[in-house]
Amino acid sequence: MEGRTVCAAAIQMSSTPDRGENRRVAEALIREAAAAGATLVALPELWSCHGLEEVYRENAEPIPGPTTEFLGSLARELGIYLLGGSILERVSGSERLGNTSTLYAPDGSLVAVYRKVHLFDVEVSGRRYLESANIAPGGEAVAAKAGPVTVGLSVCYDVRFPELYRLLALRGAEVLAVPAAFTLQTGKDHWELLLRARAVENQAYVLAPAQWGRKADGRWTYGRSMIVDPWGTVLSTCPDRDGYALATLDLGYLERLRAEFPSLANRRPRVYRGLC
Ligand SMILES: O=C(O)CCC(=O)C(=O)O
Repeated sequence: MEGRTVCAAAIQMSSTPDRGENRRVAEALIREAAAAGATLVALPELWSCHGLEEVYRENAEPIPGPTTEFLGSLARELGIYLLGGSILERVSGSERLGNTSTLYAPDGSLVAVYRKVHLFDVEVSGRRYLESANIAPGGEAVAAKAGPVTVGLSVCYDVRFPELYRLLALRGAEVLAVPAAFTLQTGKDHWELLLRARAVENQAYVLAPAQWGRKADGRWTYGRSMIVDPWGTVLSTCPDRDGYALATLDLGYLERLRAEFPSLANRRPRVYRGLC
């Protein structure tokens, strides 16, 4: 369809363990992005509480809960689709929390819930990360309609697992959301590379809001929130400060590209059936 466009914003912030402060910063940036014309606005991973694992449990909330109500009412007031990055979710019957992404419609309703599937249990530059100590992995891929576009949900480390994004693309995703808090060490070498690869191989827009700066535990996050088009071109990115990347997503262009350069359609799934 010609003329199908969406103005999207990927918000960049440097969250602290203080939920009230993070909410003030997020709200101001969401309002700014909406005033600049964005109708699809996305927050980064763990935007409401980040940087000190000792306080994660006490800052976790059920879904729906106070933070999802806040996001829903802001989406309704501003008349936008709002991707709530991710928050710490208290999951009934589980010791561990969810690292959970939510999507709201302009009427304030919660239209999708996705729990981070791939947990960041790695060692990098001598530092050990063990996300699974606090977080339980999700078990489902989620794509949802956001007005004229279909958005595929994911969180941060998920970006290293192309199978998830291929599944989302096959379910109709035209925008792949990757809210993140990438480490500085991995970000400088892999962040843009991975985002552009996911965009090119799935012929989809990538909307990647990110945490930046030094966290309460001393860890540095990479920032460089980014919007990438289906050809792999970076349309907008953020410098090292609070702000947002803003770009128009042209779904007519995406459809033309998928028709003229049909690499998605040229897949040979029979050859890769050993994958699963
Ligand atoms: O994949 C990476 O390099 C960073 C991932 C990460 O920081 C996370 O998932 O929290």
